[in-house]
Amino acid sequence: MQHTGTRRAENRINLIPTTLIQDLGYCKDSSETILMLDVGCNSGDLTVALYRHLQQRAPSEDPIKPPHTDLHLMGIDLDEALIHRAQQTNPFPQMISFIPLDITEDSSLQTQLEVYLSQHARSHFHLTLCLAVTMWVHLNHGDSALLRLLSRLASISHHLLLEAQPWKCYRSAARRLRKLGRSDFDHFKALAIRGDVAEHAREHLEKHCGMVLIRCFGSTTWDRRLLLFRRTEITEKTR
Ligand SMILES: C[S@@+](CC[C@H](N)C(=O)[O-])C[C@H]1O[C@@H](n2cnc3c(N)ncnc32)[C@H](O)[C@@H]1O
Repeated sequence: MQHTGTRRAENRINLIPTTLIQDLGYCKDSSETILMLDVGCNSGDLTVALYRHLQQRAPSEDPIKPPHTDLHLMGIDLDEALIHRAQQTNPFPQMISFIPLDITEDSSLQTQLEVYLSQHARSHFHLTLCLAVTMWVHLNHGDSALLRLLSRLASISHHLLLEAQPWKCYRSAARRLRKLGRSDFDHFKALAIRGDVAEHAREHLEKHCGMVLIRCFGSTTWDRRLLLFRRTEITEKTR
């Protein structure tokens, strides 16, 4: 039987075109280094599946050349056990790195990301993924942390693929904890950002972070949308 996690991964990946990297205007030359970041990569299943997905060749492409020989991906998660598992099962250790990092952290996060980017002589990731992570940061750290997270993602990326959990997931998460006899998330009741969280995120990214929504990959059977944002200005300085 197929693992639920695998089905969930496939469900979302199938919404993303295999030609995404080229569609964004990268990889005109197949040897161009492309850098991706997956925030909240968990045990890496989705990360690896997506890496494979983006390496698939479009039927019209030259069958001899691999689409992106130099696609590098860094997966981060605050859970060290999950990262350990991801490292152990990583089928492409030369191309995918899994590192334990908290995206809400300041100094160590900054340092690790800078080191990774500078190893590839870049100042930004071409594409950052933040899939099903916003709710955890929002519930654990509050409204300002959610906005800080979005600003941070925007500041390190040229493109951002965002899947924000809908409000009903917040209620289920809080209910699950209550059933376990644990107190509610510290911030749940006090959150001012509620309802259509994806729309709040879009507004923040467009008004305050120099990003613009360019595509929406529809909603999955879990009623979530994958929103693709692009930095409005890509200058020599931000390359
Ligand atoms: C629901 S899972 C999503 C996993 C994967 N991105 C996906 O969409 O299938 C959320 C992940 O975010 C991670 N996470 C939560 N808060 C985080 C933070 N502050 N920094 C890094 N990862 C975080 C959790 O450990 C968990 O692995």
